Amino acid sequence: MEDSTRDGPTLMSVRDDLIRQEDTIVFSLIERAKYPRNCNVYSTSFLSEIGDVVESPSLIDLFVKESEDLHAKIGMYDNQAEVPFFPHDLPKPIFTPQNQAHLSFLNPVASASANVSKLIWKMYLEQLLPLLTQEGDDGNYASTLACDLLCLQALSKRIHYGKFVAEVKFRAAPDDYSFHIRNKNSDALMELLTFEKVENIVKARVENKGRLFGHNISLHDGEEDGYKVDPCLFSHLYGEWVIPYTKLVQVDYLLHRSLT
Ligand SMILES: O=C(O)C(=O)C[C@]1(C(=O)O)C=C[C@@H](O)C=C1
Repeated sequence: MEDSTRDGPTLMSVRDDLIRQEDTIVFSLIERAKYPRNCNVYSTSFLSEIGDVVESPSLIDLFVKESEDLHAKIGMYDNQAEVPFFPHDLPKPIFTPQNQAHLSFLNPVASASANVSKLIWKMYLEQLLPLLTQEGDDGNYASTLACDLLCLQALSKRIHYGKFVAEVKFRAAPDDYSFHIRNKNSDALMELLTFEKVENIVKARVENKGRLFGHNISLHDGEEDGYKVDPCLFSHLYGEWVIPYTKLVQVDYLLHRSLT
C-alpha cells in the first residue's frame, strides 16, 4: 500500500491512493500522446520483416517482458499492487526488504485469481491508443515504448488496486459480503460494491486533471490555449474501462476470498 494507517488501509486511504494514481495515469497518457501511433511497435511482423530474428514477438511484447524481468529482480512483484503482464519465468528478487509488513494485507488465493491483465493489454493497444494518438510514424520507437510501459503499468496498478478496495470493503462489512460470496452471487456482489456517486466524481475529476495537466499555455492574447489531449478522453477511459475493470477485479477477488 502506498498509504496505510497503523491499523491497515481503510476505504478512505485506498480511495486516496486511487486519486493519486489518477495523476500518474493522466500524465503518462499525455506523454504518450507526444508521439504518433507508430504502429510498427505493436506489429508481430515488424522484426521478422527487417530480418533481425526468425521468431517475431512485437517490440512492445519484447520491451515489456524484458522490463518486467528487470523489475522482478528488484522485487516489484512482491508488492501485491503490482501485476506483471508476462508472469511466466520471472526472475527472483535479488534482495529482500527488511520491513515486509505491508505485503500481507490481501488474501493470497483471491489476490492471485483476480487478474485482468489481458483485458487491459487489449484495451490499451486496440481501443485507447487509436483515441490517444495521431496516425503516423516518426521513428521514435524507443521513446514510444518507454511511454507505453509507463501507461500500461499505471493502468494495471490502478485497476488491480481493486483487490485492496475489495478487501477493505469485505473487512468493513463481512456478513453482507460473506452471504453473497457463499452463494457465488457475482451480480449481488457487484451491486454491493458499486457507488455510482463516487464513480461520477472520479470521472469528473480525471477530466479536470486532463484539462489542468494538459493545458497548452499561450503567451499571446487572443491565441487559443487548447489541450494536449482532449480532456473528455480521460472520463471516457475511466467510464468505459478503468472503473468497470476495477469492479471486475473486486468481484473476482471476493468470489475467491476464503471466509475463515
Ligand atoms: O471507491 C470505491 O468504492 C471503489 O470501489 C472504486 C470505484 C472506482 O473504480 O473508482 C469502483 C467502484 C465504485 O462504484 C466506485 C469507485
